[in-house]
Amino acid sequence: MADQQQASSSFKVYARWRPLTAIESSTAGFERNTIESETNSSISISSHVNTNRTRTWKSDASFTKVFPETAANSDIFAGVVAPTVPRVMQGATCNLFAYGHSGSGKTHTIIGYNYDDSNQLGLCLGAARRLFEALDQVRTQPVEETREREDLGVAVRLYEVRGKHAYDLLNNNIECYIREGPDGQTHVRGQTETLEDGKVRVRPIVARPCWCYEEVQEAVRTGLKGRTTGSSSIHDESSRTHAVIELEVVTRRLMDAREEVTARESELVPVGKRATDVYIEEQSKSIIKTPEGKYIPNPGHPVNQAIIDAAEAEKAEYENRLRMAEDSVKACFDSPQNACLGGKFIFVDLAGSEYFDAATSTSTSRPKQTTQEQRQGRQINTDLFALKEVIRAKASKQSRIPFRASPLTMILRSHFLAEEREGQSAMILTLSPEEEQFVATLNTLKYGNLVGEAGRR
Ligand SMILES: Nc1ncnc2c1ncn2[C@@H]1O[C@H](COP(=O)(O)OP(=O)(O)OP(=O)(O)O)[C@@H](O)[C@H]1O
Repeated sequence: MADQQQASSSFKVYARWRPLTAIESSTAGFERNTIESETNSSISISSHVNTNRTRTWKSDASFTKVFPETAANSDIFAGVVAPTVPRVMQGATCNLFAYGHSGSGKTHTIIGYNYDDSNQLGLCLGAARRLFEALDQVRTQPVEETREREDLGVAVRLYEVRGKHAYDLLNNNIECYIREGPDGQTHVRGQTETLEDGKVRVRPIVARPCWCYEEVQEAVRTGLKGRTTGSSSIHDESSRTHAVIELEVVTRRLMDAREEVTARESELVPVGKRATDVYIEEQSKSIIKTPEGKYIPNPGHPVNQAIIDAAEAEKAEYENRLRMAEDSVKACFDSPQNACLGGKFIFVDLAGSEYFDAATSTSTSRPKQTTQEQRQGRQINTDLFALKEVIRAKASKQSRIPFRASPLTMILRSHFLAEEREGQSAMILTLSPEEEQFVATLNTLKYGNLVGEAGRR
């Protein structure tokens, strides 16, 4: 029965209490209880600090599991991520969000601060390590005689979403534009570069191929050095952006084929532009304005259709080259031995939700925020609201999902849609038991409660 209920749940919500930090541990934190039912758990919290009466709140049975403050990252990995590895090894997409207020433990959970202690490894690195173990098993399977054994690895994309842009942490933090293309897909691309040979390249977010776990660790470690930090309402070093870490199962052949697509696109841009320019030039030369202000065909310069056709033919040839490169990418997925190809983990370390309730908090240690940081805080809240709405709309099977409501949800669109094919999405609420943060924790729980309820529809 429990399994049936959980299987029908499209979006799982977990909760994780963090321990009180050394500075906070002079108090016991507010009262908190987990009530386990047959299928899910609910949480109740109560506090009497800063109010004349005890304030109590109890959630619905919305949480798939509640992890106590004694749980290590390895426990969270075993309960949340490990069960989804087989899905990713079948080519599915699994999304995992960490949601909570600033300082509640999102970065600790998703990325981790200690890369050397395997119990404290963040979930994304734990997932990478487990993926390589699974890939090792695939490597030992026999292959058809006619096929070569392919190099299997994990491509890492690492970027942060700040305001209306993404910043590629594996490509010198370059600013990338988030746009919806004519194909209805979201494209995240860097600025246009003009290469020496006149080709024009617009790079997508860099996917760094890694052929062993240590290379993933190095990529994440290096990329995160460029992450933006600032002064949040809770602590100084908190992240002010959403960090997205994608791990995709790839082969060398797939990576080469994708590079080829980028190269063919670069060639096509100037050729396509030339064809358009030739057409416009011919059309404009072929029409003249009379003294009466009328436009008539220019008898001295009829449209030179041959020039237009030649430019169009050249464009068609380059379009064909691009199509062939795209077909090579598709062909990589054809091998039955590569069922794992394209399987993805998407980890999102959301920026602090900044639900700071000045009316009920007496915090005096709060660092002062600059105007820019306050503006960032508002944008973060907009993103988080949009994300909640997408999760609700998706879980309740609405026909229109409001992906366009924020840059964050635009970026996540393809991952949410891919997740519908045998994948899984989940959220971990990170919760602080500290009295001062009661209202912030309450708001996180209310949000998770809504999402958890919607996810069970
Ligand atoms: N479960 C935990 N066990 C031990 N320490 C933790 C845990 N969760 C968080 N911490 C510690 O609490 C502090 C704040 O955590 P963290 O930086 O992960 O918060 P955050 O939610 O990512 O904040 P922000 O959104 O502002 O970046 C860190 O020093 C972290 O090591």
